[in-house]
Amino acid sequence: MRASTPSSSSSSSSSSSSTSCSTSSSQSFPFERRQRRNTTTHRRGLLLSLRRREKQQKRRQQKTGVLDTNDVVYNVARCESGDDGDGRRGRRRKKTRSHSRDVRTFSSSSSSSSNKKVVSAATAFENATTSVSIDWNSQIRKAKDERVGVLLLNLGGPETLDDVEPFLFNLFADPDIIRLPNGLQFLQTFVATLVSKSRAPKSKEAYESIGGGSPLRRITDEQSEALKKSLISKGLTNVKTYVGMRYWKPFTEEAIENIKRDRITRLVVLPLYPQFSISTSGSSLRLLEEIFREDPILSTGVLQHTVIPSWYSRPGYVSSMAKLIKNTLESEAFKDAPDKPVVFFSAHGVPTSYVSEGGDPYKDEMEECVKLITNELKKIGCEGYKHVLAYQSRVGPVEWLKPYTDDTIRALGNKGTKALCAVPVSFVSEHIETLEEIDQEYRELAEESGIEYWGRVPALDCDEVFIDDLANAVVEALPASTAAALSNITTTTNTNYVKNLDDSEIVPSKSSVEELLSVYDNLDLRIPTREFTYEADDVLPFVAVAAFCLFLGIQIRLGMEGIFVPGGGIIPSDTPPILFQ
Ligand SMILES: C=CC1=C(C)c2cc3[nH]c(cc4nc(cc5[nH]c(cc1n2)c(C)c5CCC(=O)O)C(CCC(=O)O)=C4C)c(C)c3C=C
Ligand SMILES: [Fe+2]
Repeated sequence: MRASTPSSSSSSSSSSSSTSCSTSSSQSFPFERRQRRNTTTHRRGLLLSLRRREKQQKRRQQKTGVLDTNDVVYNVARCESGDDGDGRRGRRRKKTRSHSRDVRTFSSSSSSSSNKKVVSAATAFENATTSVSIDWNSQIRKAKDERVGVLLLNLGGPETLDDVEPFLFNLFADPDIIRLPNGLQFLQTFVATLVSKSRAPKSKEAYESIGGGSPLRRITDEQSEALKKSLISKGLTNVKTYVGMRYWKPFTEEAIENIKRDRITRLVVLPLYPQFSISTSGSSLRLLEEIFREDPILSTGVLQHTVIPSWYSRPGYVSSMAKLIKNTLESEAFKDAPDKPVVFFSAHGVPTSYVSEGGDPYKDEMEECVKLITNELKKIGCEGYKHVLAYQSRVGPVEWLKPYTDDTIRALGNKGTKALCAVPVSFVSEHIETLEEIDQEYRELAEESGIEYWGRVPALDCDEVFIDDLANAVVEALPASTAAALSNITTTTNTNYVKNLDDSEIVPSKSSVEELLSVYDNLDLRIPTREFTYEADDVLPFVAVAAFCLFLGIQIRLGMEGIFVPGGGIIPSDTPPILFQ
């Protein structure tokens, strides 16, 4: 069941009715089904390469059927981080772009079929048709003979102020973050350079105000260590955990090299975002798929792996969040407040088009997540609180999910709200958007809006119950069982998810993540011409300058007439091309 959208930025809805809880959702990610592709050397006709792809795929499937994973020699000499020295990731960036194009060739590009796919992608997480039981203890027994790895995926953050600009470059160079219209994708690097340069001063100031860098790496490392300890305590003694960041160090490529070095045979991939979004888990999984496809060893399918695409409804997450909220509501901060504080869930926003056109389940998952937490709050005795969900951190010239956090704070203040308890809900570590945006910017805005009592719920970080339940999710998702479970899938039952023994649901649609991303790829998303946020001027001038420079560059290369050159003037048409004297 889906939660309803908060109707306006000024509304603060009361807690909603209870909803069914789908426990951890994990999925076998079909990396093996694609051929490793060298994007720079293979420039064959589409049909030819597709046929080749199919043949190679068949050959590989036959081969993988007899491969003993323990005999595989891992190639650890090559480091494929794609780091250009200062942390910018040029090589991988190029591949990501061509991969996006490549995926698109597999799907229809007509808008009607694309729309149908949007619908199916939006419901993809609900449409798996299977019902299989998994024995939790046998998971541990089976995994005893394996080398188990858990790969924690996260966004990454600059550790020093010098890291800020290259970090932003990596972020904006990702087509899952800034999607240029079809035909203009070749400008991605250029746009990323310009946008990162223009945003860097503002971002640096923010990072400076929280101590000169992001705490994300430290906290993620601590979570990784805590998860390992918890898994070991559950009997999974042969386990290692790895951290792979999307836009900063340690990059995902490094994590994969370490996984190969350690000869891991069973891997659980766990994005550290509770709710799935194309822009976060989706982007990291897309990169991972690309690494697997291009790696000579991993592309053979030798490393069994499972992905847990989202886990916002895990009991440990929900109860830990509710417990932290309760602690804050009952803390000193609100001791003298005249009314009960409004519980203000502030989620990271995404552009509206991700959801309405790209089929991103993020908004649905977020609303459902808030329902689960508010229901849990009632269960632990926090009755009678109003709550609201709003979206923060918008960037660039497009419309983002509404209501916006800043508008909502103002509206609550105008309506006479005196106490507000901010709950960061899309991320499980302290980071710039909790420590700077919420603690500083929104707190100040709340004060200006007449809100006198303010509290902020801490991020989960290494909360014991939370980490312990993440460990349960990992055990449930261990690839050995998933392989068995998926082989039992039937298309006739009406049960939505693979069932765990306690009847909780654990495995969503076999190809839902892949399907979702390909639907998103298939969309011809355009820079909107209608509504712009106040930050429109951040990006548009750069797109215009980029287009102009490109046009100029092409003219210069082609020696066309009528070009501007340094020193001024227009080269007359009969002058041979001059390349910057
Ligand atoms: C421009 C588009 C962006 C989208 C879409 C987006 C989605 C998104 N991000 C997070 C979590 C994090 N974002 C972080 C930093 C960050 N994100 C963007 C832009 C988008 N995010 C920018 C420009 C930055 C840099 C910081 C800044 O200049 O504002 C981080 C890292 C924080 C840190 O401490 O370093 C996280 C974490 C989520 C959950 C999300 C969508 C659901
Ligand atoms: Fe972000």
